[in-house]
Amino acid sequence: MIETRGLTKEFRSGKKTVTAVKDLDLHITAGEMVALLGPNGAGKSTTLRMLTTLLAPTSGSARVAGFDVTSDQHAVRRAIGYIGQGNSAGHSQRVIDELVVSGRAYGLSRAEARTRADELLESLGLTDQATQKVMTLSGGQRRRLDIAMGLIHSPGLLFLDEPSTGLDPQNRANLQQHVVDLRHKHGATVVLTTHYLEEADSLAERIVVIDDGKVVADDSPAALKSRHAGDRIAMTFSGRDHAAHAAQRASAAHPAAQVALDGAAVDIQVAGGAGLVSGLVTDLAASGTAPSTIEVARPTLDDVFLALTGRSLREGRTDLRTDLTTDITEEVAA
Ligand SMILES: Nc1ncnc2c1ncn2[C@@H]1O[C@H](COP(=O)(O)OP(=O)(O)OP(=O)(O)O)[C@@H](O)[C@H]1O
Repeated sequence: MIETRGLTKEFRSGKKTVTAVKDLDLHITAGEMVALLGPNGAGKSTTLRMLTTLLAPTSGSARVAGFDVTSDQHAVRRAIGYIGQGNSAGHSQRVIDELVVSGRAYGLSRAEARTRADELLESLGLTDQATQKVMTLSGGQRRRLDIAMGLIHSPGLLFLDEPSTGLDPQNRANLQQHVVDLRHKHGATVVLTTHYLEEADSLAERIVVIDDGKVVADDSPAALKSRHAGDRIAMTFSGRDHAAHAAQRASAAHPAAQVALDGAAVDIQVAGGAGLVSGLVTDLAASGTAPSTIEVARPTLDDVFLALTGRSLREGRTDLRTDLTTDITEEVAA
């Protein structure tokens, strides 16, 4: 469905050259749900813009839905749906008209466009807004209209660029559910870019981690986590001395673990951490340094990114919630 070879994009301004995407080799088959994940400036949007023919590659090639993105742009555009930021720009149009006009632009007859628009409005929960003007829609409704517009011609391949940005958590969850449902109903291949680790984790079956224009990992969320990051055991103690003692004992007992000491807190990252907790607590209690609190969390995609690059995906971002999935939280008497 998507095949890129050595896909590269450089931006030049004066003497300076920024390589936004470097030698990207990507193979995505029909029906896959793939998330491109990476920090700001990693090259996600540039990749998507090349695949949707909005930007010409500097070198390399890409075929999308069987067509070359450089020599057959028109065919690519007809074959794909693209949901960028704020597609639904005809603010004074009614919702239904916006959709029908968009369908007509893709070559549907008026009747076909109307039928398809009604279907999409229903499946996206927008039937009640059909005759409202676009400008009166809420942010979440407008985003769903963006999705409907991207799907009006039933594309076999859908690109979503940061679909959740700007949505509140409830609308984000609704939108994600719609994307999953639509994909199952229409059997579309979906490629999305996101900053949201939880979105990539819950929606995508395959994550392509991009950093500095290059692919640094490509696998299912579960495989990435089990290969690149262990469980995390976070403990707090009544004082720094106890914490330092506990860090020392944990390192000695589990040489493969990564143990970090921060004041009265100790953070241990180790494969199979959940199974090690009771032994660890027994050992610490016996030596008079029982922890005050313990949390055990499964690894996150951020842990994967950290293990791969030494940096956090969250660096420089303030709008991301922690997405640690706490499996066990125990209060232990000090
Ligand atoms: N039109 C442009 N002119 C010059 N440099 C650009 C242009 N577009 C992108 N870049 C640069 O290319 C690099 C990749 O940008 P890109 O927007 O693809 O990253 P991204 O991963 O989508 O980031 P974000 O998550 O912030 O959207 C960045 O260094 C960016 O500054």
